[in-house]
Amino acid sequence: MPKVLISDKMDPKAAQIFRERGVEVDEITGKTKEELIAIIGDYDGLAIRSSTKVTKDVLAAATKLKVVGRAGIGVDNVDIPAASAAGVVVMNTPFGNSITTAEHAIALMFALARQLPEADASTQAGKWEKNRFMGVELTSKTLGLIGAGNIGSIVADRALGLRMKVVAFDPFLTPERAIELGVEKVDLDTLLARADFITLHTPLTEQTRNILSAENLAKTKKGVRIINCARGGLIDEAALKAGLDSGHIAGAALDVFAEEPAKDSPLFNTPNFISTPHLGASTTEAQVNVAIQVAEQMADFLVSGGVTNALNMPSLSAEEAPKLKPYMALAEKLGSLVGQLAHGSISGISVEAEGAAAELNMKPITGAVLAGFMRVHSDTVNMVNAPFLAKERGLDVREVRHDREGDYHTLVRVSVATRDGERSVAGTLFGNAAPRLVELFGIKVEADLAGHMLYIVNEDAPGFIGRLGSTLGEAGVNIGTFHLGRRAAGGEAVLLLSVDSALDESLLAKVRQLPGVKTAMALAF
Ligand SMILES: NC(=O)C1=CN([C@@H]2O[C@H](COP(=O)(O)OP(=O)(O)OC[C@H]3O[C@@H](n4cnc5c(N)ncnc54)[C@H](O)[C@@H]3O)[C@@H](O)[C@H]2O)C=CC1
Ligand SMILES: O=C(O)C(=O)COP(=O)(O)O
Repeated sequence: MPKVLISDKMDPKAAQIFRERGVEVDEITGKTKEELIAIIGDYDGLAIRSSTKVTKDVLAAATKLKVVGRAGIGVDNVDIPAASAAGVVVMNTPFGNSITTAEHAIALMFALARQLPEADASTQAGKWEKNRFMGVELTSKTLGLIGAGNIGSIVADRALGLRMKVVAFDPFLTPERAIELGVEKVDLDTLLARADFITLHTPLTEQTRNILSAENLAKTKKGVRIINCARGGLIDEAALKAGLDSGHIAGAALDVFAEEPAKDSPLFNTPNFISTPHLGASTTEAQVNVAIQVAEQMADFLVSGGVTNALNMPSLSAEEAPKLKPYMALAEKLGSLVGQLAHGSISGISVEAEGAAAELNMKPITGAVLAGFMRVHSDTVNMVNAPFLAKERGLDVREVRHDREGDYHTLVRVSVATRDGERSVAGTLFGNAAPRLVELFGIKVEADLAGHMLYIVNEDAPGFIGRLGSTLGEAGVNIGTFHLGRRAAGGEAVLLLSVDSALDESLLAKVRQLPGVKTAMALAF
C-alpha cells in the first residue's frame, strides 16, 4: 500500500480521501528540515503547502518518493529540477484557491484605500480619530495588474466591477485575451507610470524576482498603493520601506514576504503598511478545494498511474492510465532492448506508433521508451526524469504516428540513429496486454522480453542450435524459451533465449567461439 506524508496543515478531507483510495497516510506537520529528512525515506508521496521546503537534501533522503503534491499553486518551495532529476513528479492544484487569493488582494486594496487596520486600532483604543483617516475612492482609479493569469484575471474582473480601469503587464497576455478580460495591455513602464494601485500576480521566477525593484518603484506615480498576494521576492522590501517613509508610496499591503515566516520585518510599524501572514489561500472553501484535489491527484498517481497538473511530466488521465499501462511496459522493454544492443554514440531516438497505439497519448509511451533506454546506464532513471536527461544529453527525440494498417493491430517501433545507421525494434501487445517483441533489427522474431536473456547473431547453419544447447547445458544454464528469426535461409539469424540464471563473461566467450557466431550478448529485463 502506498504511503503519503502530509507535512503542512491541510483540511482533513485530504487524509480522508487518501484512506478511501487505499493510500496510507501520516500527518506530521511543523517538522524542521532535519526532522523531515529523518522520516521522508518511508514515503511514496509528500503532500505540502508553502511551509515545507522540498530541497535537494530532502529529495536525496526521499529514496521511495514518487510524487510531491502541492495543495495550492506556487511551487517555489520545491526544487523542481532536483525532483525531476530524482524522478519525482511534482503536482499542484492550479485553480482551487485562485478566487480566494484574488478576493484577498481586493480586500487589501480596500484596506489600503480606507486605512482600515489603523482606523480599527485607533477606534478600539478609544480615540475616535474621525479626522485622521481620509481615504480614497476606488471608482475610476487605475489598477496596474502585474501578471494576468488565473488570479490576476479574477482580480481584474472584480476591479472592473468596482468601476476601476485595469491596465495589465504580462508578456504572455495576448491582445485577444486582454480584450476578453476588459483590460488594457501595457508595458511595465507604462503600468508603473499610470497605476494608482499596483497588484502582483506572477509566480516567483528569475524573470519576476525583484520586478518591483528600487528602480521600478521610483518610476511609480506619487501616491501609489501596492498590494502583493503573490510571492515575497517580487518586491525589494527595503526600497518599499524607503518609498513609504518618503511618502512617495501612499500605502503597501503584503501578504507574502521574501523571508517567511516574517517575524521582524523592517516594514513592520511603518505608517500605511498592512500585512497578513500569507493568508491569500486561507479560506475554508479554498482549503477544502485544494485538499480534495491534491489527495485525488496523488492517489490517482500512486494507485493507477494517472498524472494531472504535473509540472514536470505530461498529463495522463486516470481513465487513460490503465489502457496505457501495458504500452508503457512494452515501450520500456523496447527502449531497454535498443539501449542494451545499440552501442556507441546515439544521436537520436524515434518512437513510432501504428494501429491502436497511434490512437493513444504518445507522451507517456515515449517517456517509457526513454526510461528503458537510459536505465541501461543509470538505475535512477524513470519516466519522469528520462525526458529531461535525454534533453540534457542532446538526444533528438521524435514521435511519429502512422495511420496505415500494419501486420499487427497495434505496434510500437523504436529506432535509434547510430554510427552504423538506423537500428530498430518493434513490439506489439498480445491480447492487448502482453508485451511481445516482433521485430529485431529488420528480422521478424517473436519473443517475450523478460528476465535474463541471451542474444545471438549467427550465420544460419545446420547443427548450430545443438552446439549452443550443449554449451549452455555444460555450464548448467537452463533455457526457458527459445526464439529464432532469420533474414533468409542460410543468411543472418537472430536467437533470443531466456535463461534461468545470469550469464557470465566466460560462458559468453565460449558461445562467441562457436562456429558462425557473430555476436553474443547477455540481456536483462
Ligand atoms: N498569497 C497566497 O496565498 C497565494 C499566492 N499565490 C501566488 O500567485 C501566483 C499567481 O497565481 P496564478 O494566477 O494562479 O498563476 P498563473 O500561472 O495562472 O498566472 C501567472 C501569470 O504571470 C504571468 N507572468 C509570468 N512571468 C511574468 C513576468 N515576467 N511579468 C509579468 N507577468 C508574468 C504569466 O504569464 C501568467 O499569466 C502564484 O504563482 C503564487 O505564487 C497563489 C495562490 C495563493
Ligand atoms: O497556493 C499558493 O501559491 C499559496 O501561496 C498558498 O500558500 P499556503 O498553501 O496557504 O501556504
